[in-house]
Amino acid sequence: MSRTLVLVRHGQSDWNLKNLFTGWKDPDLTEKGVEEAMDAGRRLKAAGLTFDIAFTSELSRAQRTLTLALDELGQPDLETIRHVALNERDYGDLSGLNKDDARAKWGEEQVHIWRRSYDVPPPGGESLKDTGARVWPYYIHDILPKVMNDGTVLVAAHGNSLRAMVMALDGLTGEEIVGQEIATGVPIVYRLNADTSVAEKTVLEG
Ligand SMILES: O=C(O)[C@H](O)COP(=O)(O)O
Repeated sequence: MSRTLVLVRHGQSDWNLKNLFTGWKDPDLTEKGVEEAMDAGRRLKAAGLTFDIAFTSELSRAQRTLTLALDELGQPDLETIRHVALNERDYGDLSGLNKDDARAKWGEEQVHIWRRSYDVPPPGGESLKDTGARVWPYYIHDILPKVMNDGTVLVAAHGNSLRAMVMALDGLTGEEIVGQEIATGVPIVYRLNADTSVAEKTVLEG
């Protein structure tokens, strides 16, 4: 009986470092991001976890994080499924803009609403609710059955696709999710009950 699901956000990307809205753009990891990804693998190993399957997005920063973590873990050949449903929220017209420049132009509050609210989309992009509308069905139909089949499953994805998953797993409301941040390279381990509810949640912090 495993029923274990581990979520990990990709390590720091070039555009995280440059403070740019990224969304579906595809920058690589920075050196720090590579270290964070390897560190995630070491933390998973230290926790005694070995995986049956991994899921990731179609974006390089999540895929590379997964590869680096699996190398550290000693599971470089683990079966991996890549799917667009796990991509970062589409930041629309904000993609490529500097986050401080955006605050100067539209105001701190408006930018915070675009970045953290549940149902207000950035111009031309996806709200967290829109992101959830593709993440949740994928979780239910593709990821959860692997977990419930006594599996130990790793998901390497993005700040907002993982916020959508955490919202569902933790049963958070649209107001409660506003305060939730997902740290880069810090694995979140869920053990599920037989009814798919969460039995235990552990964050593998330093
Ligand atoms: O797409 C991005 O810019 C980041 O990956 C997440 O950005 P956020 O912290 O603004 O949600």
